[in-house]
Amino acid sequence: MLLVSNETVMPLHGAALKAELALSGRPVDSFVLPDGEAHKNWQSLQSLLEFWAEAGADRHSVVLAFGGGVVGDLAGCAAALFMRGLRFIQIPTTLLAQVDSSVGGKTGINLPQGKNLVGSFHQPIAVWADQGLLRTLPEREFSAGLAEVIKYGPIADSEFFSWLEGAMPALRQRDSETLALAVRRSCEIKAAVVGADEREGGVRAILNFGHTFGHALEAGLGYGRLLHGEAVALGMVMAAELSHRHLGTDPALVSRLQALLRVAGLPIRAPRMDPALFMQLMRGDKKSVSGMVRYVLIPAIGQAELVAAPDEMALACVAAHSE
Ligand SMILES: NC(=O)c1ccc[n+]([C@@H]2O[C@H](COP(=O)([O-])OP(=O)(O)OC[C@H]3O[C@@H](n4cnc5c(N)ncnc54)[C@H](O)[C@@H]3O)[C@@H](O)[C@H]2O)c1
Ligand SMILES: O=C(O)C(=O)C[C@@H](O)[C@H](O)[C@H](O)COP(=O)(O)O
Ligand SMILES: [Zn+2]
Repeated sequence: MLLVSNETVMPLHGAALKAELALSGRPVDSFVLPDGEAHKNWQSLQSLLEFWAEAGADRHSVVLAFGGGVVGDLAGCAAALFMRGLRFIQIPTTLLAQVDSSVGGKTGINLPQGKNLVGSFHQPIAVWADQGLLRTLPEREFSAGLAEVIKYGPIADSEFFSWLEGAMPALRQRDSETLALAVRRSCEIKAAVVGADEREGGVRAILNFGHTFGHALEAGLGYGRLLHGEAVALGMVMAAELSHRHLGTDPALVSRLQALLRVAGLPIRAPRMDPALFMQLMRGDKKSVSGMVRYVLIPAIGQAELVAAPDEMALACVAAHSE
């Protein structure tokens, strides 16, 4: 078995996992990555692949991705590439990974030019999400995970959105029943969307709500300055604003979203970024067609569509929600 984790998760939870794995009697080769989004890159991918080659991994090896979305995306990408594809299991240890990144088979690394520009669709054979692992997750990271939970309301389930408005204080307290409900509903929605369109030929793009703006913020400000969930929170506010200005969506979407994000401990005003750089990064988004940027917009809470919008209008929405 090929265990992949990072320098933060391993000391906290590695011994417990290794004790479980020892019961199988199979040898475990562990690779420990440095922590952080800045390491979701070529160098880490290369080191991991070469480590497996040195360790004598073969096509029967199974990869275990034990960590947050960075470990999951990178280990999944390496699993897709090594010997043209190894089986892999996701063991997500952050809220974000349990509600989003461990499900659906998107794997990849970042380039300086943009987020997740290299990667592959490679489904895990299993996802093992133990909410007990979240006990050690820092507050800021927990809130970042809540951004992706909140995302599922506007795109697919207005009742879930209303439920979250009431449940957010208990969720932030990590009340186990409330947390289990939020993780379950998030995974149900994601699995249904991915089940309908695994390779993002159409409807899967709705899972990208807030990401056209959010990914531009992550890359433009430098990977790691904003957490992915924080960038998505800011991106959702901008996309909600664009929904209002471009589609005439009820402005209550913007105010309700902002209020919920604030209670979830998330930012709602972005650091300022050069508009030309912002537009250039958004043009490089994977949903763009011939340089035309397409955004996931919300005509009404619970519905989403992929829509092109004028650059000036998109940048005005950025400016309206930046410092
Ligand atoms: N593949 C997908 O569908 C998908 C979906 C959403 C996000 N993503 C990607 O996921 C990444 C973000 O994932 P993330 O938010 O999990 O970030 P992350 O992987 O960087 O983890 C966040 C932090 O929490 C630490 N950590 C992890 N588990 C812990 C635990 N149990 N206790 C204490 N600390 C712990 C990590 O070491 C890290 O410092 C981004 O790269 C994003 O692009 C991918
Ligand atoms: O699973 C998906 O599809 C998503 O879009 C989920 C997103 O939360 C996630 O951040 C994903 O990695 C973004 O995908 P990308 O194709 O825009 O890189
Ligand atoms: Zn995301």
